[in-house]
Amino acid sequence: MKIALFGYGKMGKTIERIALERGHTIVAKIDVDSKDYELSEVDVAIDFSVPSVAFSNINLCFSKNIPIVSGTTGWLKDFGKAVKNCEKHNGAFIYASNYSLGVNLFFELNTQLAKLMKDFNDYTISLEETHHTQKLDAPSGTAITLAEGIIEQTTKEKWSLGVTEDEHTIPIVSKRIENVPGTHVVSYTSSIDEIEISHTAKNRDGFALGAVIAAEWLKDKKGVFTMKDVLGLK
Ligand SMILES: NC(=O)C1=CN([C@@H]2O[C@H](COP(=O)(O)OP(=O)(O)OC[C@H]3O[C@@H](n4cnc5c(N)ncnc54)[C@H](OP(=O)(O)O)[C@@H]3O)[C@@H](O)[C@H]2O)C=CC1
Ligand SMILES: O=C(O)C1=N[C@H](C(=O)O)C[C@H](O)C1
Repeated sequence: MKIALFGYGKMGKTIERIALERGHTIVAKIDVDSKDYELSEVDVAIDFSVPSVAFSNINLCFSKNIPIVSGTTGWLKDFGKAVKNCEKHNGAFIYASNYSLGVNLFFELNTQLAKLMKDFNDYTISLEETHHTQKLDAPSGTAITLAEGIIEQTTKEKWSLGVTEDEHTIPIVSKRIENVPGTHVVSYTSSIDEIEISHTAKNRDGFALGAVIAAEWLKDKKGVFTMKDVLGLK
């Protein structure tokens, strides 16, 4: 496949390496300074850029009929508009807060645990995410997806960044520590004990491999999809 990369930072470079290993070609690397880039040859685009430009990159792909794999987090206030624009242009679009296989299995585990715990009211639910110090958004997109998974299964109604006294709100604590690729912990705590599940990324290869697999899957499709579709978890 001929791939265009929007964002050529830590993730863009990791995706390039894995895409080349899988026999693909990178035909455009679009970064903050890129001007007049050519997209006519592109089979699929992958966006791991910054929250402020993700939505416009996605719309550009719709207007040029290029399937787009979106990995940037922190832009989701515009997600509904992106879905409508995809439908209007009969485009192909996938967004995931986390493309790694391990985290997508962890999402399923999180849902199952929330279902199991929903009537055990002595337990308090909380989330913690730890990432490298260059991360622009907080909480992480993955932590938001985990919170949404719990909200779907329980009487929790929303999440908040930081601790909260509101029993209907899931607190998400964000920590920033040098060089951490991404760690997520879901805790159920009572006065007697604690149940925890966690996912720890050892490097960025899982995110990048998942994004390339999603691009291979999306290339000849039309519609709006998730990693559940790609991994057959529906
Ligand atoms: N869904 C997932 O599985 C994952 C998602 N992410 C998300 O991906 C995003 C990128 O992460 P990461 O690679 O670590 O971040 P980096 O900061 O390393 O890379 C972002 C890149 O985007 C570039 N950029 C800035 N403005 C533009 C623009 N206008 N057009 C195109 N590119 C631009 C930056 O350039 P410059 O540095 O010159 O400003 C930089 O090279 C984040 O939102 C992160 O949360 C990360 C890992 C996994
Ligand atoms: O910025 C990162 O690095 C990561 N961002 C994603 C998120 O916000 O959840 C995914 C991963 O944890 C790494």
